[in-house]
Amino acid sequence: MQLTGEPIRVQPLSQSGQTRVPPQYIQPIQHRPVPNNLPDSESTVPLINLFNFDPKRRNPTRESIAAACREWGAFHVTNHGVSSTLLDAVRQVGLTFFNDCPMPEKLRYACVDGAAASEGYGTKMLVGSEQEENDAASEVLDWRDFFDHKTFPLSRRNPNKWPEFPSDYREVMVNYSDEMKVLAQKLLGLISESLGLRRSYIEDAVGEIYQNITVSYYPPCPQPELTLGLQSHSDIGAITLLIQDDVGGLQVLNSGDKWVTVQPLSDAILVLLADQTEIITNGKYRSCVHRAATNPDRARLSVATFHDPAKTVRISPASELINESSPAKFREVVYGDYISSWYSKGPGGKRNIDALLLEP
Ligand SMILES: O=C(O)CCC(=O)C(=O)O
Ligand SMILES: [Fe+2]
Repeated sequence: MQLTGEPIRVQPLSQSGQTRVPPQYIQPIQHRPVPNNLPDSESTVPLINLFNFDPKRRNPTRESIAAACREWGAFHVTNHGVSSTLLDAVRQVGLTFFNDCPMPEKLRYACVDGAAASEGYGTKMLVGSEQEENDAASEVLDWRDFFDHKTFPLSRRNPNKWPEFPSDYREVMVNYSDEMKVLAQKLLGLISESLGLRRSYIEDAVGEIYQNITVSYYPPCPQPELTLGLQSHSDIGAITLLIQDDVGGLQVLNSGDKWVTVQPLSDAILVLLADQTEIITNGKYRSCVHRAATNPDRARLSVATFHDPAKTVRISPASELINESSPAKFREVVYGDYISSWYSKGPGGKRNIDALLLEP
């Protein structure tokens, strides 16, 4: 739902030079970001060097992955096999589209108003009556514009729906999508093995991978202390691979109560476990709750690549991880129902997955 008949995007709002944000963007006090310092070495997501993942050194890598998944639900990977040239190219085409493409051209790709997960150029539009009225945070708008791409299975991929400006946008996005899928499969294999499951376990449970890529653009915000670029949430699918520029603003929730800024690392890729992985691992690994803060000086760009099941797939805890001392924590869910609940209730922290707990 939009606020008026005209398409609203945050970027022109930011460029209008207003010193105060419109009230729809002001977060309730308990959700406002406290000014945060750069992470110290003890409180930042772990970094895992996949170069070490040769057959002889597999165990230490698996152990670091297990610890990162248990403690953070998130970790950076380096030596992941994706060239820094491609990572830079994706950031560059994204930034060029948002910074330099004229608005009428951008609006040729506008998302369908109010449609769930529609592809294209948009901003947060689901407000008010479409979400639960008691969740004040969900009704507040994010200080973010985005471009969403449907990229896998190939039957969903239609680059003609993506920007033609800059001219290499579509080609770069196709290459990036292909490489992210390969990396996601490799990581799901490592994550499965780190729990003693066969390498293909999580991928088999997820089935054919549905991949979406969202380029998020957070314009400078005159009142960063009152706003969020993206409200607190965990991603709903299986695994998200995220890159960001050097501006910084992504924060992950650690130990349930501490927001920690994720240091921007230009060559590393951030791995975020999402809700279906938490269900499959019977809660041994948690999905990562995260949000994006804004800043007054520089626009920020991130590219998130989501890997999800098909809507018809039933997701449940792995029977190998269930026994008397570790009973099933979640009931089975059809992924499409999980998505519907997300869109009707809003992200609301971890509320959607909590609804599946067998003993809340
Ligand atoms: O901009 C970011 O760093 C976070 C993006 C994100 O969490 C998402 O698109 O789900
Ligand atoms: Fe996210």
